[in-house]
Amino acid sequence: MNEVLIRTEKLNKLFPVKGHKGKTVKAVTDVSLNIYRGRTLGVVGESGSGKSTLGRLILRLIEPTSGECFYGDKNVYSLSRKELNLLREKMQIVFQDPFSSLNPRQKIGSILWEPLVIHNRTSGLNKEKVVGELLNKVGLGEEAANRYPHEFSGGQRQRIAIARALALKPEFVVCDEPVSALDVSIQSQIINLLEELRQKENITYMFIAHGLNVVRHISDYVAVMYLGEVVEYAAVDDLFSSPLHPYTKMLIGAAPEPDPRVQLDFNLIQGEIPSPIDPPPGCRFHTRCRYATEACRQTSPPVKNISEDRWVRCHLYK
Ligand SMILES: Nc1ncnc2c1ncn2[C@@H]1O[C@H](COP(=O)(O)OP(=O)(O)OP(=O)(O)O)[C@@H](O)[C@H]1O
Repeated sequence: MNEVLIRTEKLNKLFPVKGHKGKTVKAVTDVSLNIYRGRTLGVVGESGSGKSTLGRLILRLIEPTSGECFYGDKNVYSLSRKELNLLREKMQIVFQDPFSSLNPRQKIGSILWEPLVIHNRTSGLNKEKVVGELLNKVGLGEEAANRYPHEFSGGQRQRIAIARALALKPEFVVCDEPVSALDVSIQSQIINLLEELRQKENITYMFIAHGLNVVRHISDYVAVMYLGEVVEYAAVDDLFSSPLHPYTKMLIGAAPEPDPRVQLDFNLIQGEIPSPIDPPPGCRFHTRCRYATEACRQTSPPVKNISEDRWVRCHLYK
């Protein structure tokens, strides 16, 4: 039985456009979804589709324009500062670039100990022991504690960033393209590590990536984003075996290792992603969809529930 850990309700985020009074970037539009405890939600979409903004909204690193986010029974946006600080211990983020996310002047030991200092959680703990355990968890030796970030490879630095995210024993971790900056040969090692940690520590992930092939092996559910909207949400196997939205089909077709069970339609790929400042009226995808009808050009498709935990925003799906 799936337990809902995080639930968003009609989340919206508009960013003002500098130098253009009244204009906004529609970064996230009406996103309502569930993230289940101990499971991984993969979030995919092209650059600028709003994936990172959605992750940052859930962590309340930025404030929403409207909408709600619940963590268990707590409304994330109505917490006091103190309650938010407590929640922040449970929610962490791992960024794409391990080169810039680690302070080059800090030894690894201090980098890993710092979150506990910031949250006042050091009492009764031995720094060396805690740091050593964190390093072991991510497959690095304890001797790493006395070295600096530049002494490590990209993959090792991402392991260090993951260890830092684990320092406060989080329940939920946003992995924001954690392997995109790494060599392909290293990517699967990091994905395997994250998967192993999820199983051992019962962590819940939101795993952000551009392409479906990256999230496929780690996700239980996938949300496909296009121009700020989640256009399809499904369990990972359902998404690959019977994608419903033309954009999902396009992404599966663009993946280097397409699923042989899926009827590919490469002709679906047409045009550039429009600007999120002036998204197309009606269905935001209609300008690139060769199946678009008059209804698609005029009205925004409502969410159609296919079954529990499966829905699509597309007029074509009856
Ligand atoms: N702080 C900000 N101020 C203004 N616009 C922003 C800000 N943050 C994001 N945006 C815009 O919001 C839109 C969504 O950005 P976001 O980074 O969430 O997309 P993404 O899908 O994560 O993209 P990428 O894969 O390139 O990281 C983009 O058009 C981006 O330029």
